[in-house]
Amino acid sequence: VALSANGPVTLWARDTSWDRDNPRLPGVTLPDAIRVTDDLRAATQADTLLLALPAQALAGFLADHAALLNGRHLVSTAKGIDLHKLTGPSSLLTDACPKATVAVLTGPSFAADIARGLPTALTLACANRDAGKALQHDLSTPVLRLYRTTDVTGAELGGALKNVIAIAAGVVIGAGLGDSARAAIITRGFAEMTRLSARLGARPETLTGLSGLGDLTLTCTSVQSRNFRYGQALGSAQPFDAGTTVEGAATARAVSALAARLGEDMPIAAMVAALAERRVSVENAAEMLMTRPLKEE
Ligand SMILES: NC(=O)C1=CN([C@@H]2O[C@H](COP(=O)(O)OP(=O)(O)OC[C@H]3O[C@@H](n4cnc5c(N)ncnc54)[C@H](OP(=O)(O)O)[C@@H]3O)[C@@H](O)[C@H]2O)C=CC1
Ligand SMILES: O=C(CO)COP(=O)(O)O
Repeated sequence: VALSANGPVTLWARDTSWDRDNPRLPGVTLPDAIRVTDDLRAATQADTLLLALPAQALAGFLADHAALLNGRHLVSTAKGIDLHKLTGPSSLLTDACPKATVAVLTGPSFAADIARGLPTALTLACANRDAGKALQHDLSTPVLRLYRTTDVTGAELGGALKNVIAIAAGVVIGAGLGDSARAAIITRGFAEMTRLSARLGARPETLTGLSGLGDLTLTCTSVQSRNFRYGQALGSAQPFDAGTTVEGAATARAVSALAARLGEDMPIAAMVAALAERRVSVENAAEMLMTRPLKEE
């Protein structure tokens, strides 16, 4: 919707029976500049393709369709770590489409806000500096402001990891543990995010930018966030719609596996994985985090 301000856009989906009112974006009728199609071959004629799939669906989609995407500029919006390969979307894309230019679009941005034309700032990460500059130019609009980085690892890890911490923040609020505890979870969660990201080669300034701290702040403080709301439901023992995409649940498991492999301590991520799998109660999780050995900050 935002990019159609710059010119014609083709939107592909496997099911287009909703015509111009996609139930996944309620209240928004797609502008005429958007052509909706279920023909992937036609949609992949464009040079630049944005892949807006959930992280756990991306590998399967690529296994089926990589040939149509190879050689293009591929921009992933997915915020998660693949459970089986334990990598972010950029590696999945590079492995499946070695001739493509791969980029990641991430940062604090609720789809509903962007579609309403509200001002939003994002991070466009591309290892190829010139291609990144061209994409930054093509994908920015007067209300969608893209900052550029070559640190793809840092940008995609920030987006993936903040979802895990947002679930933890939601649990805290849902369980009535208070705003002070939420601030502690956000801060100690950010410490986990920066530790793991640095270990995987990310630059510290990427984590303190829009794609890290920026998105962490948004997602841990807004009930618009599905990850936060899922955490709230866990914390208050309420049901949660299984059809809603909650990237942080699978990513918490992926992060725990990755951290174990690297020998990194990620207690909040491990606790979110345990809570999502119902291996621990909220009361026990809080107690276990609070009674860990005392340490330096
Ligand atoms: N929503 C938001 O505010 C933001 C989301 N993101 C990230 O973008 C990614 C996508 O999120 P979002 O759009 O909200 O997720 P949704 O679950 O709302 O929508 C996902 C879309 O992907 C389609 N899809 C899922 N699996 C497949 C598949 N195997 N093949 C083809 N299409 C598939 C779905 O199709 P169908 O409808 O047919 O099921 C749907 O159109 C996530 O990683 C999310 O974290 C990033 C920034 C903001
Ligand atoms: O990534 C997002 C905002 O930047 C969307 O967050 P949720 O997936 O938690 O709704």
